Amino acid sequence: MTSAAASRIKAGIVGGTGYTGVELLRLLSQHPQVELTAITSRKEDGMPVADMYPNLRGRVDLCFQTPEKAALEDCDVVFFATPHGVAMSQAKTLLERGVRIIDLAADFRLQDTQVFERWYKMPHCCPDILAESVYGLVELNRPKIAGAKVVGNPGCYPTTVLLGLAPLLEGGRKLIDTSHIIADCKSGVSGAGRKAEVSTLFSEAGDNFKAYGVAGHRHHPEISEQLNALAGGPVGLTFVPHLVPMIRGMFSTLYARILPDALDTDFQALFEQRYADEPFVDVMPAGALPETRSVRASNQLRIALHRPGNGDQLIILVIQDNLVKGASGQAVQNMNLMFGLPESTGLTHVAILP
Ligand SMILES: NC(=O)C1=CN([C@@H]2O[C@H](COP(=O)(O)OP(=O)(O)OC[C@H]3O[C@@H](n4cnc5c(N)ncnc54)[C@H](OP(=O)(O)O)[C@@H]3O)[C@@H](O)[C@H]2O)C=CC1
Ligand SMILES: CC(=O)N[C@@H](CCC(=O)OP(=O)(O)O)C(=O)O
Repeated sequence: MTSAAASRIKAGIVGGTGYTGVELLRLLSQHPQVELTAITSRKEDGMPVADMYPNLRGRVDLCFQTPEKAALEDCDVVFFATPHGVAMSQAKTLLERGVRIIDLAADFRLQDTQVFERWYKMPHCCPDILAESVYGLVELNRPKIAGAKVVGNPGCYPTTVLLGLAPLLEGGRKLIDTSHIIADCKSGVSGAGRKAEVSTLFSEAGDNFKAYGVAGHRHHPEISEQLNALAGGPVGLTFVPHLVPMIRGMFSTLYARILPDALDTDFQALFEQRYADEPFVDVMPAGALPETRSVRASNQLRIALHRPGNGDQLIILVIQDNLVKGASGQAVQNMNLMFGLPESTGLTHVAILP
């Protein structure tokens, strides 16, 4: 092994056949500081990765292995691109071997274990590790992530809602009515994962547009926990997710009422200043109309502000690729921070248009 290879970060992926898993493979196989070391699948044990994903031919020469066979404990970092509950069941063993963990599911997102158990219908098996974990929204938690051993990568909807609202709530600002914010969010079908389900069949999700989870969605408590912390008190949120007939992409439209004393605020300047140094948050010119295809396969999240008739309604449009900034790209951004690399390493892909 060359010294360059020896110094590279050894990365493992649990759940390599799913949509976020293969997106991690795409990103990590192009990352100059990463050596892909182990990739798991319980169902495809022994299959070459490139047989399932021909876009990775010549880039990834590993085979899928069961989690039991894969050398996860020899990795520097393991990504869990698995259903909820898998990462927490393996966290202790890996941490004892000095392996850092980035979970793309929800095991390390909610700090309140009672809320976790209510929404995920399972007990939290390692509250001690949870207490030391960090919520992996880089733009809000950069210093803590840099020192973290376990990161809970945010959900896709929460990433758009939190980054769209943070500048309005941080630092005790009293700019909007925090008792009633609306998040009207739409996701492409890949947000539901690769597993077979009737609701994501082509003939169900194609040429169709529907709301779901209106009575309650597990991302609501995740968003609320973070919003309450940002605002230093309870924030009232109405959150309605929708499924739209596209494969990738997320579009969140956020509505907030501006407080009477804040009507003179230059919101465009506030957002531009807040995100001026953020490599992956683009504040578009005032009144711009973002399109999801402008972030397809890239780690960019774009925000555009609107204030119809210059009245008291602030409308914040936020777009991202749910599989990149909403999942695997954000996970790689977290890894870069945890290993002291420049945050954009391996993440500079530009979206494909049209
Ligand atoms: N899709 C998205 O846009 C986003 C997804 N997420 C979250 O990321 C995680 C992965 O999502 P996604 O890639 O869409 O899911 P998929 O259903 O597409 O893939 C799940 C993967 O996990 C493996 N797996 C399933 N059960 C287990 C288990 N018990 N132990 C080990 N491996 C298992 C599967 O392979 P096999 O069964 O062969 O082992 C498969 O590779 C989920 O928690 C999801 O909520 C987060 C943000 C966005
Ligand atoms: C379109 C679609 O079905 N999306 C998923 C959210 C994907 C995601 O980020 O969810 P996790 O919290 O599970 O990681 C859903 O609403 O369940």
